[in-house]
Amino acid sequence: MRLQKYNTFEALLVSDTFENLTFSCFPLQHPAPPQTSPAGSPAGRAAPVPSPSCAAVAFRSLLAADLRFSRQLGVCAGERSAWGSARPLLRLLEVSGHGVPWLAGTLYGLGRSESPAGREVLLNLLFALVLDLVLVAMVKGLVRRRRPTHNKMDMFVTISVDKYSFPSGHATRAAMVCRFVLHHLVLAIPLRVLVVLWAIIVGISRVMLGRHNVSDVAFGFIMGYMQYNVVKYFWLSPLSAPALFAVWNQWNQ
Ligand SMILES: CC(C)=CCC/C(C)=C/CC/C(C)=C/CC/C(C)=C/COP(=O)(O)O
Repeated sequence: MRLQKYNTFEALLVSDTFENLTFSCFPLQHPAPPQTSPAGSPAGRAAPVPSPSCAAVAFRSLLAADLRFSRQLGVCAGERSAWGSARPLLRLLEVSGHGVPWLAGTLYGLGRSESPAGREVLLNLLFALVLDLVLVAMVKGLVRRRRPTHNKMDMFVTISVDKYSFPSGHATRAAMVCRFVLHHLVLAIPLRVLVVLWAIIVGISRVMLGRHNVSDVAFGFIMGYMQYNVVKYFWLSPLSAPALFAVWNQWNQ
């Protein structure tokens, strides 16, 4: 077995060929060859061969399609790629969805804000951004899916788990921030559309840059969308967290 060498996703892909999987999935159409007894097993009894379920076959096929499709979409993965000249623009988008500018901007805003309402929103945005970093790091560390092989690891400020790609941290942040901004900022409709477009383009650019597979970004969008529900549930306010706001007010006097 070669499985130890691979991470969770790759192990699922290399553990069998597609033909063998189809074979095991539909035994009536393709009768299985007789199994030989391995050394040490009772004579005459076939060794149990685990056959993957149809769900596992479907999952592996989807993952294989995901890898293939993502590679095709990675048109800005390098300067010499098909759309390599657009790479600097996409890297700018990468910075626009990165954790550091969002954290720095929120902290700066908190320091400058003079209205209690503004401070409350920014404090919750800070909570949301930190929560996002923690949750994404946990899932990345748990799943440990490697970034696509065509990715050039030249990303702006990363932490250790960022060698993994599932889910896309940019996609979670973009989706969560998008919902947050749409709920808490009064914006004209064109600006609201722009915020949604930004989130979508940040997600697509991750695949085009070769940083992610499509499934990393799709899951990232779903996860980021749901993270906003967590932020909403634990919304920090003078009523829900009086001690925090008392300390905050004292510190700012
Ligand atoms: C800016 C301030 C005040 C503090 C910074 C604290 C700090 C170092 C936070 C970590 C931010 C960071 C490195 C986030 C990671 C962003 C990143 C590279 C995500 C990966 O995204 P992905 O889409 O490629 O998964």
